[in-house]
Amino acid sequence: MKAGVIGAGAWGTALAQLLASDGQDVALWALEPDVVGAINGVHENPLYLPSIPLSPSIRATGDMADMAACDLLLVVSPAQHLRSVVRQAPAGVPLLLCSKGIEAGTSLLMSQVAQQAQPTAPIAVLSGPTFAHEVARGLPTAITLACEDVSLGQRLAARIARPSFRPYLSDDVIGAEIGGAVKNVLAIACGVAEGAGLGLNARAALISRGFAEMTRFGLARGARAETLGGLSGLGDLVLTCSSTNSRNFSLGKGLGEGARAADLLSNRRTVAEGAHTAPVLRDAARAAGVEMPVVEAVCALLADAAPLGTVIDALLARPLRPE
Ligand SMILES: NC(=O)C1=CN([C@@H]2O[C@H](COP(=O)(O)OP(=O)(O)OC[C@H]3O[C@@H](n4cnc5c(N)ncnc54)[C@H](O)[C@@H]3O)[C@@H](O)[C@H]2O)C=CC1
Ligand SMILES: O=C(CO)COP(=O)(O)O
Repeated sequence: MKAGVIGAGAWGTALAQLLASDGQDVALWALEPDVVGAINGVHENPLYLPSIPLSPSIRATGDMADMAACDLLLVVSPAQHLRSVVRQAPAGVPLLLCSKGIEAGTSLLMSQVAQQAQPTAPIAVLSGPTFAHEVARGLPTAITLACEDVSLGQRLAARIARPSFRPYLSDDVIGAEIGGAVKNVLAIACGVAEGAGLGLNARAALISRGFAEMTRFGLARGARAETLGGLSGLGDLVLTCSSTNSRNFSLGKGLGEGARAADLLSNRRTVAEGAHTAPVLRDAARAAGVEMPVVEAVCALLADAAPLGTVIDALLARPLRPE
């Protein structure tokens, strides 16, 4: 039996490369026939992970029926497509969910969506500070693997661990998912600060106060504080808020430089999950009575609802309060 990866964007391709790094066969389902052709033909994914030679043990397919030969499936589609791809997956196979986001329309986390789409599949979540191109190059990386079934979590961790890739176990699935979803929105805010030239003090303030928002929201949804302070929360927040390697940070940088969100988002091939998560998160937070002013500010900019200067001034003019 072999592992399979569903979704051949940057992260799915990098995870397939990681799994194949010890020579084992890996099946990789890709949406685009061009991607299937390039991976099988020249062992590259020029569309989503250019300049990385891929292992010949990775076999790409566009036919989901081929994934029935796998005894573990990593699901790596954009969050808003997770329901439709999981529905097509073979039934009953353990699913390791690697997407970061909250589903629009339902406010459900990815594990809850997957449970609805494949009720018999055991489910775990993989989330943390992991730029795809670094993992694909074998650079040292640590990540949270969360699973309510501790013994399944241990087996999955052993299955995906590699000399430079260390999964840390948790049974707090909701906490791991909330960290990964919320940090994408906060990365947009930090990108705005960069693009608008607000300085590094502003970035540090956004990371700290953003983390306070993540924690308030997470605790309200049943997450544990130590998960939010771990790799999948604070760890990923720091990574994504610090580099233009992040698509979310880059999107925010463009907004901070004065571009309109609609222009930045139109015709892009790669996903900036924070743009989809932000309004869903804002509405869920409001419904739960959780204050998230940084998330609200990002939503205002994404919706082009107020000029940048007004949004920044409003954040700074909030009433003084205890930390
Ligand atoms: N790129 C990274 O470094 C990391 C990404 N992630 C997460 O992994 C998930 C996937 O992101 P990437 O691999 O970076 O994607 P990407 O931005 O590199 O590629 C876009 C992906 O969306 C897929 N797609 C487009 N339309 C679709 C549809 N209608 N149905 C199904 N799939 C469709 C494409 O086939 C492609 O796989 C996201 O939730 C992201 O937050 C998590 C950790 C690291
Ligand atoms: O999730 C990521 C790193 O952990 C990738 O971040 P971006 O989606 O912002 O590029």
